[in-house]
Amino acid sequence: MPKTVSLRPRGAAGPDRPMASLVGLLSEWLPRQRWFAGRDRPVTDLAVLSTTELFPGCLHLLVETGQGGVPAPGGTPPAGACYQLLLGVRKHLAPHLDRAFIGRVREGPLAGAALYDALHDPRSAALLLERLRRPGAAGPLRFEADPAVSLPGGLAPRLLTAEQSNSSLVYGDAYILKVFRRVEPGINPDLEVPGALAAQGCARVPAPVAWFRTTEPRPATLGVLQPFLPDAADGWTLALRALAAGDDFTTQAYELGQATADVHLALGTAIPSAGSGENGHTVAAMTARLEAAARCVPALAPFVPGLRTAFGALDGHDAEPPAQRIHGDLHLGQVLRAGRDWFVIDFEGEPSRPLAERRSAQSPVRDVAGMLRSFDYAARQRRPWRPQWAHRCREAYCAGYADRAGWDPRHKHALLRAHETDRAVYEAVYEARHRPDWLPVPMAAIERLAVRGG
Ligand SMILES: Nc1ncnc2c1ncn2[C@@H]1O[C@H](COP(=O)(O)OP(=O)(O)O)[C@@H](O)[C@H]1O
Ligand SMILES: O=P(O)(O)O[C@H]1O[C@H](CO)[C@@H](O[C@H]2O[C@H](CO)[C@@H](O)[C@H](O)[C@H]2O)[C@H](O)[C@H]1O
Repeated sequence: MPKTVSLRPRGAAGPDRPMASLVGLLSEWLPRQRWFAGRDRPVTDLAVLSTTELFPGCLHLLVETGQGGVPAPGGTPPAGACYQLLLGVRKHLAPHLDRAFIGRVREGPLAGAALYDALHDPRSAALLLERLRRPGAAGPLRFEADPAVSLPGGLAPRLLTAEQSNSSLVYGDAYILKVFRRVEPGINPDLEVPGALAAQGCARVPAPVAWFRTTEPRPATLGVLQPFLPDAADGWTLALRALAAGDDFTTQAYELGQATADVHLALGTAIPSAGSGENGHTVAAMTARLEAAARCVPALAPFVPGLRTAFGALDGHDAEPPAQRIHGDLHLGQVLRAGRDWFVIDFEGEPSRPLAERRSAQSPVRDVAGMLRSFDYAARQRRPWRPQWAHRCREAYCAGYADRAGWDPRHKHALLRAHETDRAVYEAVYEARHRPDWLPVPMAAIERLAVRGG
């Protein structure tokens, strides 16, 4: 029976040594995980917020990490970030779980046991799906499902090995479960937005069929199960394949523009945001983001005056389309093509921004700019870089967008340039922090936008 468990021996008084042992292991392990946002600094504090025995041998933990010290360039993990962990506990670890090993617990009721990341364990992954198939509670956890969907049992799980901000399990090539790693209070937009779009009849997103959440310490979404598109390829893979083969990508780009506009139009009615327009797209907000980024990424500093001009040019120029809910982190890796259809996934927004900001109404131009930047990224993956390829994709994408949205992003030159600049600044911070080798990609765009104006 699932229950909330204590890792402290019964009747123990004084310092919580078993917990200290667990905390020590996790503090060392967390910064080595791809999905951990603060990998540039050691974990200096770790508090266990909740512990639930999900099934025998599998603990569900919410932990809060603190990181003292000075961040590396671009490293700005928020203080007190909360992470979700599923920990397997076994006396002996089978060789296939070696890469999931966290450490051996030294004291307390679990003394001597091997601790490991249970998402790597097919048995735990299968039991997690079983929990979702039978909605109910486990301590503070709530498992819920769309009553209209009947989930089959016995689907073989596999953990995706792609570079991800979260962890995803694919079940029998039929469903994919995203287990959120960093947890913030409130509904996660990756449940909220696809759910609202599906309810609206928008077929561009895989609709959530089951999910789980916690009620403590504060209500938050923990994971979402959606149909898996088995024959789909992501836009980034397809674009690189086209570039390598010397193939044109304009048909795909045009249809991607149409898909983006379809999602924007559906979102505008699915989640009305009248009166909640945020000002993240104002000159002041973009300039503040630029200045904060330049403090983290010294390479940006020489371009700050030129980029400020790009933002300043916004004032009194193009009329901004109404703010609404958007994707927030749209790029070629967030779109899947199955047959001739584009699907949009991962509505969490830019991972480093606070949830409230990611859920606020923003300019749809931001998404358009994100995808245009992505064509530039793809074109720079090969030498010599292919600016004409990116330019043709850009034209086709905007034409496709205009076909559905009724307005053409190319006609809003100053606006588009400001949003592309804002996005490239975000990318510079992202690359400095996660993939320093890639920093020259956004920096090339920043130089072009700052010096030559677009
Ligand atoms: N519904 C789906 N069908 C097929 N593949 C998917 C689906 N959802 C996600 N994926 C695959 O999983 C990868 C990671 O998903 P994503 O939502 O972007 O996770 P993260 O937020 O952790 O980066 C995607 O790049 C894609 O390859
Ligand atoms: O997919 P995520 O939500 O994890 O998004 C983050 O990582 C992306 C990289 O994986 C990053 O995207 C940047 O690199 C892409 C190529 O790898 C490129 O297509 C994008 O245009 C570029 O922004 C994204 O910014 C970040 O939020």
